[in-house]
Amino acid sequence: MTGLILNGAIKRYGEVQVIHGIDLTIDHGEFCVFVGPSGCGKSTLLRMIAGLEETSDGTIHIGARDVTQLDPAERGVSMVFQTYALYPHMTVAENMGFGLKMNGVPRAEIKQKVSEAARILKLDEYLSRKPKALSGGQRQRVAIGRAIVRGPEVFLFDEPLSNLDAELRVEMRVEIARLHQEIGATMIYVTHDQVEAMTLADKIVVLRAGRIEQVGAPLDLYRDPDNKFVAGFIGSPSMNFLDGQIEGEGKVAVPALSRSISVPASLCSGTGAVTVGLRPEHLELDQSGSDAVVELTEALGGVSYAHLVCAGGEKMIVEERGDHRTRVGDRVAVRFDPARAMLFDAKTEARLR
Ligand SMILES: Nc1ncnc2c1ncn2[C@@H]1O[C@H](COP(=O)(O)OP(=O)(O)OP(=O)(O)O)[C@@H](O)[C@H]1O
Repeated sequence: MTGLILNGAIKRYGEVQVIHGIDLTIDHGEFCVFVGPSGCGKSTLLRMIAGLEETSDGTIHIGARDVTQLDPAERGVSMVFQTYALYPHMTVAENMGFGLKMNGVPRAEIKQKVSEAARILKLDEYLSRKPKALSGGQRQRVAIGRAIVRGPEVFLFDEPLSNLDAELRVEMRVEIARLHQEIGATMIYVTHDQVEAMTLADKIVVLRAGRIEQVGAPLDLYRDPDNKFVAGFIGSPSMNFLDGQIEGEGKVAVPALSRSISVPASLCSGTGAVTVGLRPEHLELDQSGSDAVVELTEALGGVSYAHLVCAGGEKMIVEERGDHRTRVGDRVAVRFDPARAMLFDAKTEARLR
């Protein structure tokens, strides 16, 4: 069994601490995705697991082994980078087998491993080509093949698709999902891309400023975020947030929409400030109202996004069907089922449950 356990993992660069004691368990065979805003420490954490960055404190176990002090080559991991870093003068087969050759693996065994990886990645017919004669997606496949031939217990991916164009990204995302199904190894994947995170992950780890905000299955994080940060980070376009005032048990005034909403009595009582979270896909527009003015529309075909400005200047995004009739300048009412609203403590940002 080759899951991972991080225990109090800390990273310091001199005086500056960037990873603040991460406790995390990743199960054997799990596809785990690290997400979070730029600079939150996703790559650093991945590189600590790879052994490319020293862990300043805490431990990292891969399977039963404490690998915290081990060199990258001794950890049983293979990393795939954003830049494929292929050798231009070598063929696909030579690129894929190079690491094994350096380790003195017999030629016949290299050949067998390379052809098995080429089969999995559908690279069979390209084995004698040089990288310059390959598309971006094919090059990234070679880079993944180079990781596969080493037979690692854990695959680490650092934004592997971010250099590819939109169409290839989709293709490669499906390939990576298929690869995970076929070889069943533990995979840890860093990305900025919501769709990659939501579709590939068994488990998403949301990071913020070197700390874990929440860990969970993609849809659990979407449906049941612990706090405003996770609610705003998971889901695209982001959740709308409006100021609210508790007006006694189960009642919240939402000044931006000039109305009060009823929520389960257990969520709030007394008085106090809250943040009301509304997902764009849970809102509807009604042309006969004056909650807000449409300042921009984005038509994507199947769906459209209407960007609104409320009377007090608050901004909102509403998802509509592609065949909507909303136009810039329309005065609209925003309708929603209050049961869909999420409430967050205005100060601590914790979800009120
Ligand atoms: N060698 C270093 N010395 C000092 N600080 C560093 C060093 N490397 C990274 N950092 C800092 O550590 C933090 C985490 O960086 P990291 O690259 O892991 O973030 P990230 O979440 O992967 O960001 P991005 O999504 O932009 O790639 C950042 O604040 C960064 O400035």
